[in-house]
Amino acid sequence: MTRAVNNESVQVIVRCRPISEKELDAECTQVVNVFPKRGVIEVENPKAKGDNEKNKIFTYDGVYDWNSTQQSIYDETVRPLVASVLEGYNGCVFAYGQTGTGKTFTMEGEDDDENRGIIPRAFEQIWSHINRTTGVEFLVSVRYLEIYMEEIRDLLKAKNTKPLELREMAGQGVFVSHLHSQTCQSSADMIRAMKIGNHNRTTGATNMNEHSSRSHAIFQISIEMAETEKKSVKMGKLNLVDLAGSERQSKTGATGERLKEASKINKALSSLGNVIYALAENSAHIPYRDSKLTRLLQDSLGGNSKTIMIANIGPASMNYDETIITLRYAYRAKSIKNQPIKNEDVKDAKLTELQQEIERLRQLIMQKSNGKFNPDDLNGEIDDLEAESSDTEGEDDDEKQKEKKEKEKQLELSKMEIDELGKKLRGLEKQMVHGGKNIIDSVNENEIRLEQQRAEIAARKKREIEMQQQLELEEESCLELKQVFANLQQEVEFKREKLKRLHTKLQSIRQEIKDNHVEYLKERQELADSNDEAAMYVLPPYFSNILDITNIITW
Ligand SMILES: Nc1ncnc2c1ncn2[C@@H]1O[C@H](COP(=O)(O)OP(=O)(O)OP(=O)(O)O)[C@@H](O)[C@H]1O
Repeated sequence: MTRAVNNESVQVIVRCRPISEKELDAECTQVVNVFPKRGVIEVENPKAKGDNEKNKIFTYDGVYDWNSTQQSIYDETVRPLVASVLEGYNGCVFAYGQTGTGKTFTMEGEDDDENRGIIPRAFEQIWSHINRTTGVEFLVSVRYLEIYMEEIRDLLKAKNTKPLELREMAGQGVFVSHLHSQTCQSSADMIRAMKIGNHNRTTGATNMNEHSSRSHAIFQISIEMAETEKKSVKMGKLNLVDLAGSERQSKTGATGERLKEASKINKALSSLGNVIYALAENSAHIPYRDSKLTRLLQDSLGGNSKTIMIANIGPASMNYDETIITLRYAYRAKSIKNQPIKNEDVKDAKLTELQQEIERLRQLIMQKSNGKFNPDDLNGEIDDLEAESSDTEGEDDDEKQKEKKEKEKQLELSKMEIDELGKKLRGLEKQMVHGGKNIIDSVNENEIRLEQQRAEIAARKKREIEMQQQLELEEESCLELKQVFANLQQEVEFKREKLKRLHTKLQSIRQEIKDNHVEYLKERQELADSNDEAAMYVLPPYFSNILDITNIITW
């Protein structure tokens, strides 16, 4: 593995879906405003009493409104990450948000070309790269799992009903043992695997979403790459995560099984929140071990990975509280720092094992074809015996016939053995993909140029947002420096205005803390209602911290 360590923040993107028919029928108003050029989301509080309760403003690496396309989100956020995975980095994209806000729409999307989501678009990018990269051998495999009611299930082998276990090994991190790994030779193979897994995933109808995902799903892609000239193998791993939606029992009206599911979903998401909080606060202890979800995402949050969090929200007034919770979560995740390292010179690469086994089989076939029992020699010997037998009679002839039969048997066995080895060899060779299947013609060249242009536009857009945010930050301090006061009265006036602005800011921070506290009480009540004793008595560090702050500040 290479050693150049880079600290890199988790990239946080917010996407707001269109208002739904149901929300319009319920006469909800639209309370979310999206400012893509500034990376800003503004949410109006429909129940606001005073000014400091009114609008909440959050800033992110990118924001997308209801008109945004699947293509723009992919090109501007995910495409550069997948390109890094193809260079040997680990990458992770995870969609987080309230139930029914578009996580599955964003990750999987729909079948038509325009609405395909991140996962199938990533397949396409990976295979178009492989098909135009000459001189490299690839071994590509996928795994697909879900965490349902805190149990891990294999979505590609649904008949294996036994829950799978998590293991941890030095150098390999946390992984799921006995999870089926399927090698792929094309984008179509990956689509097939995704569809099989989606079919096996646990879904159900809730008040909030007719096709609600009731589990956290992780689609894992591993790409091993070996340049023909070099002996070393690089490996990129991509985790594509569609989390189950957070939800309020009071809103979903869940009872029975649905309630039990909801309580497990909320508990795992609460552990995720605690991990994000601890990382953002640089805590000494990060509670990864509190849930299977956080253990599996350990590398993606605070570890060796380039990570994008997509926070999905809805625009309607009825979901104001949930929207704010998601935005706070997402805001906190921005300060998580990862240390992505290129996985080069991978020691236990499957590709190396495969190449060695292929070479061994080739040698074996060659030996068998040229050795004592080689089919050509045996054929010749049989022909000689045939000729000799026609010249002899009696016992001699019987002897020749016996010998001939023996040789025929050996010939058959030898052919069978070589056939068998050949079949095995072809099976192994098929698992590997030789890059550069597509000749670089004008169509391909255009495609490459188009991709480069998209990448440049995306990078420019990102830079513009960053610059705009920097500008807004600096504006306030510069204003004071630039100001020339004609007299003392003017200076006093200016400073009074500034004090007023700071006071409003302070009020809104106090309000934020108060809201967090109310939120905590609500959530605790819901956990208590769902009879989850463990969750009821263990106070998450995030909330206990809020209580501390609440006690310090006098209202
Ligand atoms: N950006 C969007 N544009 C158009 N329709 C959308 C968009 N986002 C979501 N939808 C629609 O909203 C509905 C709910 O979306 P989806 O099932 O993806 O939500 P979810 O967050 O995955 O929910 P859950 O957590 O319950 O699984 C779907 O009918 C989906 O097609």
